[in-house]
Amino acid sequence: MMLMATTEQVLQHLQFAASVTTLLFTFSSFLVNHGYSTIEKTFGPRISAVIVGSIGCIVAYYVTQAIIVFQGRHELVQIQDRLMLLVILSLAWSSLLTRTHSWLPELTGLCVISLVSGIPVLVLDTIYRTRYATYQALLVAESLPLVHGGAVLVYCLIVYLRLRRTRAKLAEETRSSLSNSDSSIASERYRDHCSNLDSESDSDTDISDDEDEEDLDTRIGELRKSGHWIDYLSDFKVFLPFLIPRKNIKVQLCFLVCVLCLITDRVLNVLVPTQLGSIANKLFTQELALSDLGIYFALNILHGQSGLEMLMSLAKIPIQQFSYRQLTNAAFSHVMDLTMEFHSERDSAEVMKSIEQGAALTNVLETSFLEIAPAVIDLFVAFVLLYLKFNSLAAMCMLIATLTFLSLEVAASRWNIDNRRQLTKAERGEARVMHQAIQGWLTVSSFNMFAYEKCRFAEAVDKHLTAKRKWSCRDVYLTGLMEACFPASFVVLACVVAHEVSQGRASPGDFVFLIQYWDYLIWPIKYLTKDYRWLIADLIDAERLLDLLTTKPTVSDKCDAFDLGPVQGYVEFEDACFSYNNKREPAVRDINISAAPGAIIALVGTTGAGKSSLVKLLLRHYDVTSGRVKIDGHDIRDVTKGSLRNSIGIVPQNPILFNASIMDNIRYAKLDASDEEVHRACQAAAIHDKILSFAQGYQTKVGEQGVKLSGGEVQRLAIARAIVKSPPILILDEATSAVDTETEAKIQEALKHLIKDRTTFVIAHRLSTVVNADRIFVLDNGSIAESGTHRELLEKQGRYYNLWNTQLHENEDPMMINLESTD
Ligand SMILES: Nc1ncnc2c1ncn2[C@@H]1O[C@H](COP(=O)(O)OP(=O)(O)OP(=O)(O)O)[C@@H](O)[C@H]1O
Repeated sequence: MMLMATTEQVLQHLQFAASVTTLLFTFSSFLVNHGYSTIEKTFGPRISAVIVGSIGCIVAYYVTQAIIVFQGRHELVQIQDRLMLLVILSLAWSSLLTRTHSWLPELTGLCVISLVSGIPVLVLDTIYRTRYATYQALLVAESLPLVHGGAVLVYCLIVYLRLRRTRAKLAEETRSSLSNSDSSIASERYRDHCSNLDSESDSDTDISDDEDEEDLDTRIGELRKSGHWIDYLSDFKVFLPFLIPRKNIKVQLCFLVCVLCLITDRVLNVLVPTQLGSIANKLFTQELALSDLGIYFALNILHGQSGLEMLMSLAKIPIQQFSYRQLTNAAFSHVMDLTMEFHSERDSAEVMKSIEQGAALTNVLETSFLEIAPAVIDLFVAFVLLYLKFNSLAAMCMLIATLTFLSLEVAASRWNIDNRRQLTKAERGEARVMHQAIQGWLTVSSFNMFAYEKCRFAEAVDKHLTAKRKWSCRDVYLTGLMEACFPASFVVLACVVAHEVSQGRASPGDFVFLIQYWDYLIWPIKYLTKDYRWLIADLIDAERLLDLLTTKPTVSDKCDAFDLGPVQGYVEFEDACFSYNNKREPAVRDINISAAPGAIIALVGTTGAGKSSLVKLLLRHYDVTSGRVKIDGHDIRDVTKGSLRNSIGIVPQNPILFNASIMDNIRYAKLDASDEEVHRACQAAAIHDKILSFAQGYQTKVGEQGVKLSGGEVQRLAIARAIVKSPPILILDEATSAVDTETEAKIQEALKHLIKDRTTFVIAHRLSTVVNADRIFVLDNGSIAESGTHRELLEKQGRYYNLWNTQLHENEDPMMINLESTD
């Protein structure tokens, strides 16, 4: 008899463990496959009729077994766990029938679980149940799924082996075809995935229309389309160093405080309802439990907003600030380090908005460690507690309810993902329109396009609000759906416990305990479902920031790059070629220029000839596609970008000033320059007197991009900046194009001092400004058409001669003066 009781218990535990394992396994495979289906559609084996038939049979065996067990319930004591396992197994196997792809791992897993749980049950039943009337039928029903499951398992292993061979062969073929043609197979597959997904998409939002093409060429965009969520998530690990406080003791301490609060909170979650249960039990025996009430009150205070929660909220502040600081600083530095190629292609407002939206990730650490992890622990504790206090059915009800909520949430959230993506995209669009209009206010005003811009902005706001409405509505529906499910699960659980009380296996206090405990239990479930939704929203918001952070600068320092050190000023272009991107014609072709220290090199030619591009190569805004650029004999790709740019000063075509004082703008070139230095530079640039005539002198604010100054004044400030920097190599890109002839004469005088002993590259349309150059290079369509001194080029009577004559006739007087002076 004793032996029978022990066997019965072993069987019960075994069946309960198998039920839990089956549930968790089915849930995990649902989670994994939720994102994988489209990938496997192309590469995985299709489910065959034999497998469908086998699964159907196995389900039928389990159902039959359940019926036999139910009918023999009077002979077989404690059938609850057995029935529960049979129902769960038949549901898990049935769920396989809904699958057409990626069924192999799940099928194998279920076979293993069925065999591992079924064989001991069969053995124990064979030994100990021989006296039952239903014995024969039960044994047959128990052995059939095992035999069938074993056969299916062998079949699965064969399919695995075959699949591995096919994949290896496919990989080999792909490798060889990739070496012949440029990844056409891969792109075809990718198109396949996209079209598969497109056809499956159930979203009512149209994301393909104006979903930027740029999305497609980023990895995150690709993953987003394919639904390969494990790879998608793994890309976000670049953020981990910014979110985890490895070296910050203060934040680590705050984290520790939060963890301690969470542990205490978990204990209180059980203590408070237990205390209430014991008060109820005492009241049922008509005992006045005043001291118990006092303890209950104290525990409640500690548990609530004025106790642990307040402490935790305080400790969370430094954690959130740490993540924000790390993330935004890293994003800003990364964007600043990106090259001109990136900045000339991206809209600055969008980049700024992306960084702002990406800050949502600062919640991830808090959400995953301080909310999701404790919620999982809570649920585990609740599961064990319900099992020990009531029975396996109550624990199982809770587990099923939790997994159902989570599955519902995962499936339903997918329904709203595209809307969230649309929302973040619309927010960026709104920021872009606003930024463009405000920044280009002068243009808007000159063309009187206020009505147009207002309309454009209103449209962007409407688009944003429409996207927000769609997302918010679905979010509200999802919350409503979840909230409706919670009372339903409570009713089931309450029925189970009420039944236990009615059977005398639990006290009425236990029922009160459940009511109070449910309040604590429901929060982790709610947190898990809500946090999942917010986590997804945060990740979507951060997608564009991830794109930014994973964009590699096209021009970067080599790992063994060295500082240029003091520069003499030798500059050489050796067979330098460059094109902006592969689709374009080369902007620079086979350029050979050699400049000795102190030499003046003039670059002239028609507009678009490639003069500025050549200068960008010298500054390493871009790298040459072939050939090289050298300074003092060093290839500039071997030195650090910082030291290279420190040795070069530039007066650009369109200088940009910051909205700060004149003094600060000039000092930008050398932060420690004294007032005297700045004044001297401004005198040399013929702007000092003008500045003094302003009411606030050097403290005058110049407005955004220097709008409060004339074009000539801005240019002279840019020259003053270059003088303050005093670099060994100087670039003057149309430095005097915006000044009148009188000022130009003054500036030319200033420039004479500036360029003394410096290697200078002068870009000029007005040839009169370069007649004294040591060598003039005439560029045409990216290559050097002719070169020489002014006199040599005139004698050649080529392109330069023609340009000179054209300009001479356009504006005879000043040209004549210059020509004469040089002659
Ligand atoms: N960021 C860019 N991306 C793509 N193409 C560019 C870019 N910048 C310039 N180009 C192209 O490269 C060519 C050379 O331009 P570049 O600015 O070097 O000419 P330039 O001789 O300095 O002209 P200008 O005298 O008018 O300033 C032009 O055809 C131009 O359209």
